[in-house]
Amino acid sequence: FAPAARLCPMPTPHIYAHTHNAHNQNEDRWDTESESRRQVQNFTTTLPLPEHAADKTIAERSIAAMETPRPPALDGRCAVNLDTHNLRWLHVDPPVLIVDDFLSSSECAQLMRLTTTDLPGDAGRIIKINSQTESGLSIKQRISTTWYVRFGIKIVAPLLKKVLDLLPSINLNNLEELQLVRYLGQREGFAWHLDALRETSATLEAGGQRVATVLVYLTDCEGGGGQTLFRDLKMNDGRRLAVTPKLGRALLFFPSVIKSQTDLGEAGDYGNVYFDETSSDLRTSHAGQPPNVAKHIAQLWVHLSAHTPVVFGTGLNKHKDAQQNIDDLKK
Ligand SMILES: O=C(O)CCC(=O)C(=O)O
Ligand SMILES: [Fe+2]
Repeated sequence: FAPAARLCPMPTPHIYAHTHNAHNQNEDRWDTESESRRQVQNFTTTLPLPEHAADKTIAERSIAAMETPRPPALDGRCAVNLDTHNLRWLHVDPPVLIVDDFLSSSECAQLMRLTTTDLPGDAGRIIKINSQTESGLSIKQRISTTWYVRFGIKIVAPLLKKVLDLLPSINLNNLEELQLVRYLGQREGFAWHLDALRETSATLEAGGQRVATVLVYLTDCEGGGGQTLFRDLKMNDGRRLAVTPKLGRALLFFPSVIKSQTDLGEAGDYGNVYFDETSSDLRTSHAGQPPNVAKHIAQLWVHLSAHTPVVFGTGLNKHKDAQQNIDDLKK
């Protein structure tokens, strides 16, 4: 990618903010079982109806795009290695792909271990936060626990390597800090949202806009629930696109579109070139359905250009710390 030279105004999607230590206070309010049932009901009934439910052309265009070697729907996105083993299209325009067995069960188990107390020697500091953005009586945004993991931890190297193999046009520097997310029970989930950043957050330091989202389910989500739902996208059978958690399965989609524009202007004029104009792909609104028991995911956002990791403090979590571990895997 060229550097994000100009970041343009775009529709303002939701981003979530992490509210520290808010979780326990709210736990108290949810003590009774009926209260927690009500939370779940609210969560489901406040989901807006699909906006494009009647748009048959989406399905038709998806099928047409699927038949070409390089689906036009991938234009303006970061490149995807379409030869990746087990890669499957769930939706073409906008592209939603899954890769089963992206991570092995031992790789998933090792990542899960980072969310328990006995950390490996090279783990250093892992930041655990209660990522709760809740308002009023219903889950309006996200209720979960998030662990931020440093790039230099050996355990994350297989995941990083596989993401780089899947997305050949990016490099390590494009990645935002790795997050491990746990939703515990039916009171935790993530309501409809867009992953793209607000214009004010898509700064040069941040690496500009988020151009790809990679989620890996770390367990089978025993007990059911916990699907990743796409509000406005349909499966072939007409039902809403829902991705079921499966151990090792990766989900890939693109929360924004990149448009480079050249405006030649009038004769005698210099004209204008706009680089890397991004906008949220509003069709990718999605949600994390509450699991019946527990759901664990690893989550990586890919930026348009080099992202400066800030969660651990400036300079305390460097992309290049992962490089040696990744190179070791190739030996
Ligand atoms: O939990 C899920 O299935 C979705 C998570 C998600 O959308 C996110 O972290 O941005
Ligand atoms: Fe998301």
